[in-house]
Amino acid sequence: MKTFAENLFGEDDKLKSSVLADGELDTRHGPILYMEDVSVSFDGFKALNKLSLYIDAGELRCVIGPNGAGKTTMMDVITGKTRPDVGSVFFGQTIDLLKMDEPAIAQVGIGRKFQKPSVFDALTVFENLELALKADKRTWQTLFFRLSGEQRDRIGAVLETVGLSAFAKERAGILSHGQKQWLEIGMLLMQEPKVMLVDEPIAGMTHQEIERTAELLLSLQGERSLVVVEHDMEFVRSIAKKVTVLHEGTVLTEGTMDEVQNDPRVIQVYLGG
Ligand SMILES: Nc1ncnc2c1ncn2[C@@H]1O[C@H](COP(=O)(O)OP(=O)(O)OP(=O)(O)O)[C@@H](O)[C@H]1O
Repeated sequence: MKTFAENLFGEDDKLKSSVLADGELDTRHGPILYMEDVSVSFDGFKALNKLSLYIDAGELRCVIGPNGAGKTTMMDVITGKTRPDVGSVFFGQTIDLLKMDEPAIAQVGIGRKFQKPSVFDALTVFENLELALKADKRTWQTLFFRLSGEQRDRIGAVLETVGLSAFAKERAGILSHGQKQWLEIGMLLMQEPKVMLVDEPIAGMTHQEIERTAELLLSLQGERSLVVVEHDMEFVRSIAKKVTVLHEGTVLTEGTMDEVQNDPRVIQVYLGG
């Protein structure tokens, strides 16, 4: 039988060796995700300009920056949606993400939560999570496959994590906007990503939902890494240890929220002063 790495990477020895024997990612000597000197041009315009970013295992990183700074393009490059002109993007020390397509990158452990929730309204909350199970790709073909006890437990644990246990049997269509966002985060968690990219998680949420989302994201760090792109500075302050400020496709500065907010370059970029 083929190993996990062989299924993912075929016969490529270099890629195979990047996943340790027990399926763990090799992050022993550095960050879990990094991009170096990445540039992306659209019709000559540099959306990313020698961008370098290093994300540690277990950290929750917030990425901010004015409109057009390159935040979305950065996530598109990590997830394989956009190919850079130059630069490198690695998962762990040895998995070269630029050699993989979007589905392979998702499968290797990088999950992305888009701004707009895309849950299945007609299915129950439980069924949405069931669909997201990565254990068996055929799950997508039939909703009525038999779940193992272990899989049920996993769904139960995710329901608890995202605070939707009481809604398990309800159709997702009746959920509030915030609850749908949490369900989608839950669907991502079913795939057990090692890195989660989260795009503007609180857009359109009530104050209470925002607080709950901060708690949820904070609870997810450690076991996995999160990269959160968000415009709401108050929210960023409530969750961030380290903030990266992007501007014109490159890192303007990094530090604590206090450090970056007091950086004259950041003030100038945001206020245009
Ligand atoms: N497919 C594309 N074709 C042409 N230009 C693009 C494309 N995608 C992005 N751009 C441009 O690249 C720049 C960076 O865009 P990007 O969406 O990454 O910024 P952002 O920081 O996510 O902005 P926002 O906060 O508004 O979402 C922008 O000037 C944008 O217009």
